[in-house]
Amino acid sequence: MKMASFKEIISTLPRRKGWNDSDNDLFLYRSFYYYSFFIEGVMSAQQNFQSQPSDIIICSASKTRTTWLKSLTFAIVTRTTFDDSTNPLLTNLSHDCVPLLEVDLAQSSTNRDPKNPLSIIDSSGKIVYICRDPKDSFVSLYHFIARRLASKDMKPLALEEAFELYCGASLDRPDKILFLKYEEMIEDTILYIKKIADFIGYPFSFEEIEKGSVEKIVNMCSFENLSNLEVNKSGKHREGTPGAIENKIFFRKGKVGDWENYLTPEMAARLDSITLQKLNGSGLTL
Ligand SMILES: Nc1ncnc2c1ncn2[C@@H]1O[C@H](COP(=O)(O)OS(=O)(=O)O)[C@@H](OP(=O)(O)O)[C@H]1O
Repeated sequence: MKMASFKEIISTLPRRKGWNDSDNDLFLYRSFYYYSFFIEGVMSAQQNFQSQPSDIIICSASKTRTTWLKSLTFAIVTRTTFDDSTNPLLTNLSHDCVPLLEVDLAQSSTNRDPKNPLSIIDSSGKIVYICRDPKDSFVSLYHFIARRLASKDMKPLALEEAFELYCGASLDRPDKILFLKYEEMIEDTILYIKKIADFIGYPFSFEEIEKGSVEKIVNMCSFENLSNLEVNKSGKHREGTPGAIENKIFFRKGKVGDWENYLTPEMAARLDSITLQKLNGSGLTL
């Protein structure tokens, strides 16, 4: 029997209006809404990815501080490979220092054996997952898309309309992972960097801690430092592709609680209620 192509499968999925420039619809695939330009890669990764015990998989929903977590994880793992002036984080967007699973697989640039895929959850690789108050994620995503559209002389939806669409889409979360909350991490970043390092198998030695290696990573990956690097002020991500985007759009305010400047108390209560509904039974709270 002929296997359906990814495009054929996508055409049968439930869809709803999105608010991006390049593709207006979001498609519901395994309890998560994606734009079609990501979904083929996601399907390919889910079907073909052969996880290795040494894998470290960074997972996040959009605008939950992925850029920060990628830079921290990369800095932890490479801390003995590079010195303060040679770290690739200083000349590349964090996203470009860490391979993107679905894109690599979609381009068949992986050397993994595709014949016997293993579930990532069942593998012995490490999964680090970050989440953030959805109210802040929404405000961050809204501005990310608005700035992206502005760079193409296009106008975003009104915030209220985008909010309606955001509330309509749901998020599912995996388990068996190091589950990080951005709001907790920012309170004690040193503690959380040590936790991530222990979890992914790159613990800091007593001497490293004494020498201030953890503080060095905090500073290198800080919003102030990364957003002021030349590459993040003038460089481009996925240059030369239809998804090209200015690196500076990944950096906006880097603050907790900016939602208060954009959402009414009613909007905040509504999103909190959706979040609590989604978290019900998971043991997680807002
Ligand atoms: N290094 C560092 N430290 C702290 N915060 C940072 C950092 N880099 C990016 N940001 C802020 O993260 C928000 C973007 O979220 P993501 O990185 O998850 O975006 S993406 O999904 O990867 O596109 C977005 O948050 P807002 O400022 O609230 O919009 C960015 O400003």
